[in-house]
Formats: sequence, structure tokens, C-alpha cells
Amino acid sequence: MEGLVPVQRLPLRVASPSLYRYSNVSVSIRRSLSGFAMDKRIRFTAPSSEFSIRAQQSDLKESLVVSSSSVEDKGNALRIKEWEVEMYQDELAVSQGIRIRRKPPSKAPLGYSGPFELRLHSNDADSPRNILEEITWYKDVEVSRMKELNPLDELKKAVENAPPTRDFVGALRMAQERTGLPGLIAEVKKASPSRGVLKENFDPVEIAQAYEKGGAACLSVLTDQKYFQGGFENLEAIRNAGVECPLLCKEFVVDPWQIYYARTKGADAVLLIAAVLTDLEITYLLKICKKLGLAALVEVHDEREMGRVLGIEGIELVGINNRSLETFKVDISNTKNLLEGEHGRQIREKDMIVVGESGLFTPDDIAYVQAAGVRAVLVGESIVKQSDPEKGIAGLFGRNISHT
Ligand SMILES: O=P(O)(O)OC[C@@H](O)[C@@H](O)c1c[nH]c2ccccc12
Repeated sequence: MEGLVPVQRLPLRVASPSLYRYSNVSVSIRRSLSGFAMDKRIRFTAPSSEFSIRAQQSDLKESLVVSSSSVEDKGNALRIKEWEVEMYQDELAVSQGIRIRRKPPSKAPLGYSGPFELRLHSNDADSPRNILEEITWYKDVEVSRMKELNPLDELKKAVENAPPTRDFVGALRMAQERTGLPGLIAEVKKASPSRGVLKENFDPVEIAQAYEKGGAACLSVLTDQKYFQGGFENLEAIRNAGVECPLLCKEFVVDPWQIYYARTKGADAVLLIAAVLTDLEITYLLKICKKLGLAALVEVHDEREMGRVLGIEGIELVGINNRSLETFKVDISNTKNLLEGEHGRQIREKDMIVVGESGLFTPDDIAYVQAAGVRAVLVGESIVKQSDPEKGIAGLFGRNISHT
């Protein structure tokens, strides 16, 4: 039998208050659980709202078949917990001003209440609001696929035998002492969604070697394939080619698995983007980095994110992105603005290293962000585009900063 049974009105108890934000909740019967319809003990009581409940009749039949073996099994309890955590994360994200949604609305976590699955229908269509959101959604899918090929247990074993990491933060401090200029993190970047292809005939190892010769303290390697035409194989190849600069894995991290993976591919540091991650996630991911010997560059792009990050213990490196990943707008006065006042004071007090990121092209730009308080810079476009990236570095700083 197909079709819907008549819509029933039942008071519905929801496990998380965030559900009340949604006006339209539809409910379908869970097959594996018993008791619907037959069991009047399952009550749905919402403090103030009533929701329409629609049940597929075919589902209903199945649920009645299994209904004799009543129970809340352990697996179910776990799924409910997982859901609660995910909903809690969503609420946290909203309360922390994070606009990036981690999944398309239709893939939002299913809710459970008694034997019902809840699918929340927000009025937003399933399209990302900006490029950062689009990338984030894609990462979710990509990571689940990659996890199947490289299960976490295997990565953990590989990490045990991996060579030690190099000191990313130490290299930046040393470079600054050596040159009196901000330490350079030179980025191996073929393309970006905002600028298109930056370099045809892109040879990541050759570029990395040129950067090292030119005096870069560290390198940043884009590993995202779809939007930046990068790859983990670039990270691995650069590491295996004998480059000594510590390497930042430039990735959109949404899952701890990615950090383990980066470590097995030769990363010494990873990027964590505050516009995507909640404080709780950053705290947790930082712990994993620490355990694996990786440095973490925590990236912010506005006052609010800076405030959040200053409230998290154990952050040594803060990146200020002059490019909004939501709008692509680049403005290097962003670095200056975020380092003024109370935030700047706290950063100096904690002896954090601030990295000025994006849109830096000239010695004047470098002098400007240095005067604002940065002790390192992350530069891609202006140096990768040069036919000789080694010379590009000298051009960027207005003088030769190589060791020789
Ligand atoms: O090429 P630019 O403008 O010099 O920017 C480098 C770097 O800051 C930029 O690539 C970047 C900063 N944060 C990111 C996060 C994801 C991807 C890329 C980035």
C-alpha cells in the first residue's frame, strides 16, 4: 500500500530546542523501532507547539510487524546521542556567529523522538550561500569517500612510524630574528576560485625548491583538488624531494580524519578556519594536532572570530586573512584593524605569532602589516606567478632574504 495515512496531530516532544526554529517538521516512522500506533505510551509532548505528523503507510506496516519486540536498543540510544551532539554543534555554531552551514539543509541530521525520525525542512533551497560554504559541503562528501579508502585505524598506525615533524613555529621565529622581517610562509598554489589559474605548467616541487632557496621560512601547500587544483600528492612529493622548510597543509578541515591524513602525507602544520569550526571543534582539533606533533594555524577574518580564538587555550599561531572567503573581498587593512585595541594587547601578552594572510604584493604591503604587528606573512599569488619564484621573494620584500 502506498500513500500517506491521514495527517495526524500529536503533541511532539523534541530533543533539542533548536528544532523550534524550524516551522515545518515532517516525521516519518522508523522501521526498526517498535511501538508506534500500538503503543500509546510513546508520547510526544512539546512544551508549546504541535506539529503535523505524516507517516508513510508502507513504513507503518513494517513498524507494526516489528512492534512485538519492543525496545530502545543500544544502537538507537547511540544514534540519538549522536544526533543530539550534532544538533548541539549546530546551535553552538549559530551562537558563535558562524554563518557557514556544515551540510546542505536536506542532509541536516535526522532527528529522533521516540520511534519517529524528524527531517527538518528549512525554507532555504539546497544551494550554498557562498564559496566557503560550497567547499565545506563538498569536503564532507569528499572526506567520507577518502575515509573508506584510508580508514582511521590504518592512518593511526602509519602515523606511529612516520618521521618526526619539523618545528613550524620555531622556523618562523628564527626567520624573523634572522631578517628583521616577517617570516615568510610561501604558498604552493596553482589556482583559486577567486583568481582562476595562477600558473600554467605548475611544478610544485620546483616551486617549493625555489621558495626555499629564496629564503622562505615555511611553505604552505594547497591540498584541495577541486577548487585549488592542489593535492596531497604535492605535499608528499615536496616532502620527499628533500625540501627542509616545514610544510603547512592548506586544507579545509572539517573532520579529525583529515589531520591524521595530513600527518601521514608529510605535513608539519595544518590550517583551522574559525569561520567554519566552532570553539569546541577548534579545541578538539588542536588536541589532535598536539598529539601528532603538528602546529596549527588558526585563521580568522573578523573581530568576532578573533575574539573567539583569543578565548581558546593553547593557540600559538593566528592567521588574519585579508580575503573574506565568503565574498573574496581583499583588504589588507583588515590585518591592521584586527590587531588594534584590546585584541592586539592580548596577542602581545600571550606572545602569539600573527600571520598576515593574502593580498600582499609589495615591500610596502609587507612594511604595512609588519607595522600592524604581524610576525609572519602567508603569500601565494604575488610570488607563485613569477617566472622565477626565488626572485619573486626578493621582489616582495624589497631585498634578498635568502640564507646565502
Ligand atoms: O594568494 P594570496 O592572495 O597571497 O593568498 C595566500 C593565502 O593567504 C590564501 O591562499 C589563503 C588564506 N587562507 C586560505 C584558506 C583556504 C584557501 C586559501 C587561503
